[in-house]
Amino acid sequence: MPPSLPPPQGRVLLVDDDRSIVDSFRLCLEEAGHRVDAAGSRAEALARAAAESYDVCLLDRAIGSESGLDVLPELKRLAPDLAVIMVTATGDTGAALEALRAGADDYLVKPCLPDQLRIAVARQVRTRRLHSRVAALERDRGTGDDLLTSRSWRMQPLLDSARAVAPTDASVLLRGGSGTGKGVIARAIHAWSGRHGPLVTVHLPSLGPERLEPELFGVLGSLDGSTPAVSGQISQAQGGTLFLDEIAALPMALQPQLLRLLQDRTYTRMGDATPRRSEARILAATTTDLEELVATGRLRRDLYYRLNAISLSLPPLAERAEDIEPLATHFLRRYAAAYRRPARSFGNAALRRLQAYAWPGNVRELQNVVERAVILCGDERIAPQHLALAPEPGPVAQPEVSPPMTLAALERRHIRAVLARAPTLDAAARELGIDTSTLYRKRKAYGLD
Ligand SMILES: Nc1ncnc2c1ncn2[C@@H]1O[C@H](COP(=O)(O)OP(=O)(O)OP(=O)(O)O)[C@@H](O)[C@H]1O
Repeated sequence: MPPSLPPPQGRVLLVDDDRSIVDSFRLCLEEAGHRVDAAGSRAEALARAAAESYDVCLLDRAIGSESGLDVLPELKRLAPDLAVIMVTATGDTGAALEALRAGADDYLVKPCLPDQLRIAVARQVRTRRLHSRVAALERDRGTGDDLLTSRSWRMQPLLDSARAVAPTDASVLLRGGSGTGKGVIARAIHAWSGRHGPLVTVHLPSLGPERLEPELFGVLGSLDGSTPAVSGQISQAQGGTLFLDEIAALPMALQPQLLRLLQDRTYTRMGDATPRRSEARILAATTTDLEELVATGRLRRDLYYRLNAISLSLPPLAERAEDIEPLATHFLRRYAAAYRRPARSFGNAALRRLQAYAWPGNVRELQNVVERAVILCGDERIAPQHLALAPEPGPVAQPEVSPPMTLAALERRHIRAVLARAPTLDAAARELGIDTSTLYRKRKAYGLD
């Protein structure tokens, strides 16, 4: 391995009842920078795997009178993402193959050279890190070029606070209307935190109350395989950030569990009694007035205080008008490059229209308006006619819609039609040019679910 690429450091569990093997493996792996725990029995191994999150387990073929092959499925049930390397004795290739068939990720034959051990462990740690990275990149696809500077006196202190809090473990509540950029700030805090794990975003309303507990906290699989193990998003966010979007949708029944996670950093999976430790940083976002939820008994006061300890409130776009032009220019460059369109700037009249508009949909609406303008504009300069904004006050032409109906009724009708033909909620959101979470909310508000 080239010296410029140090092997990734991981958390390793050694399962062996032979003290001398444990000591020599531990020494070798700790020298390579890994954090190592050891278990001398099946029960101890399972207890550790249930309570801590390891990257790799080196599992001996025989632990006292127990077979490593029997312990393997139990370990995988407790920790579905754990990489298991079966350690066998010379000449026991049958067991090694059996272990691979049973779900082991690799095997190692004793006695082995220190380098063999280090390489085998580093390979598994690296694979786990790559999986996390790929998952994080997939989640963040296309959003890596956010504009994280501001000319607005409302936004600058907010960005400064986000930078200051990012490297700590403190949980942060992001408040603000839809489309103001709470998700963008969550991504920024994660990126500035330097955490090696992924950013895992959970949009609570789209999971629904029944799916929330298993998806969030995970499930302990049953031994007969009838209930599959689910690692859960909290565990997926290990070493990274868990972003709970629309926290107001957390049912009362799950609120004590979230409080425990925030206070003690522990949680339990469904069907499991053993508390597990989480090293994920928690971010939450809300468009709802949480004080109102507390007052009406839908949010526990203690959880509210805990969530609100550090909160950042994103202003509506109309209240940070200095940012309209830089954001619009940012989106113009992005979409002109993506669609290979000629637009390079906004004409003065178009800029005036952007500045004067109220932006009820905030930055998301600005982004959509600029994307459309870039596509429609066949020229270098975007003009007012390329901007699909609500008309300015003045004499209004009779709408073509008949019978007369409100804008909301028209929107409801259009959303219903798109939902009826689109195969999935995501596809419908794409067609409507809005986020799935926004569509979810609108669908609910219009009683279309
Ligand atoms: N500073 C920014 N730079 C680039 N894009 C931005 C910025 N702020 C917001 N956006 C874009 O605007 C859209 C809305 O932002 P985001 O999803 O973060 O808002 P939100 O407040 O989380 O909305 P919601 O509450 O509806 O989920 C996204 O497509 C995002 O990429």
